[in-house]
Amino acid sequence: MSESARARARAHQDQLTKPPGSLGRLEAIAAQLAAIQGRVAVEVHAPRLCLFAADHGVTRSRGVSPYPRTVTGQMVANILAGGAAVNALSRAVQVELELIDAGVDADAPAAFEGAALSYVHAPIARGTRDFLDAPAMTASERAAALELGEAAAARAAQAGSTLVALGELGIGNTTSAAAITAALTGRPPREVVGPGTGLDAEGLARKVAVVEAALARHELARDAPLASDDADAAVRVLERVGGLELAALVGLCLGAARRGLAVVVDGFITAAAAAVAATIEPALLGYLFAAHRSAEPGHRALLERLGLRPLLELDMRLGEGTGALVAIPLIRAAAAAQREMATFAEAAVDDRGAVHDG
Ligand SMILES: O=C(O)c1ccc[n+]([C@@H]2O[C@H](COP(=O)([O-])O)[C@@H](O)[C@H]2O)c1
Ligand SMILES: Cc1cc2nc[nH]c2cc1C
Repeated sequence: MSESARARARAHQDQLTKPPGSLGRLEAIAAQLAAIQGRVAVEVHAPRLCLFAADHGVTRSRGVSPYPRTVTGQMVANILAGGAAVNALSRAVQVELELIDAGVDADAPAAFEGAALSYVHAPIARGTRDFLDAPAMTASERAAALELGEAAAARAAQAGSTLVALGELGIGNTTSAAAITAALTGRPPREVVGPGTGLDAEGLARKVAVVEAALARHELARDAPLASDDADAAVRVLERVGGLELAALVGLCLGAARRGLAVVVDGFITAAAAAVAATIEPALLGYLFAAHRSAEPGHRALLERLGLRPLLELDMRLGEGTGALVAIPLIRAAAAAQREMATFAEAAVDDRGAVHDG
């Protein structure tokens, strides 16, 4: 992070042909990009959505999702065919899409054609173990998943991307994200468990009980937040109650920030991954943008822990990176204004108003 580039961006913004501060939060976005990129002339080049998919052991018998786990693999096939929301939105906002199978419980899909995306088939396991019985993943599975995310960051940087967006797909992963949220924030499960894809009241009560039992089983129940830099504890939470797509997203966040790429967080599940990553490496915080606030209640607690204000509030709760996609045009617009606008001096516009205001 370059605090001097951030300060130069702020000073430059006040020279541009507009009343000071009149681009509102777009100015803060552009200043943050300046700090990330180390220059005032910021750009959003070749933005890429990295969408990790995986299955969850807790879906085998616990009744935590209204959908069967087979939907994860079926949706992977739908994305490969170009028919999911993420395909339509990535086309609409012109963002590259990379789909990575981090652990879906399905056979490798047949060769695909037509959809404009890249696909990486690298399942670490056929989903996690049921975290009511055992840790969701072994230490070596966790390490492999982090590495998968790291490799996605390396590919994005290699392709010239200056921004990556986080996406996920995995039936049952709101249960995992809720357990992570409770373990990191110290909030009781009943406050951070939500309906996910659409559980009814009875299902919701069952899901709260599952998260409570998982936290007790792994000795993760707490009534105070985890220290903001307790990396070992965050890794333990990830291993015990996380998911392979969540662990890969942690690796992506860390790898992207290390390479100086901006990171756009999508909904509840990606925010849980970002919160784990930021506890492992607090310097990540300066690289994060929160695209939106999902309807899932635990998302609010995570954004508070991360100190992030969402750009949008659209009552979305789909996942796949769809909320991140709709926010990318705002970030692009913020960069364009800072990079392309004329100054008062260049345009010979009288800036006395700015002098009085300043
Ligand atoms: O992004 C969100 O905030 C969000 C909220 C609710 C559900 N989802 C998506 O729905 C799936 C998980 O929901 P569930 O009910 O099976 O736990 C998973 O594929 C997520 O992408 C995503
Ligand atoms: C249909 C469907 C699409 C999804 N996309 C992300 N999570 C999802 C869950 C379901 C059930």
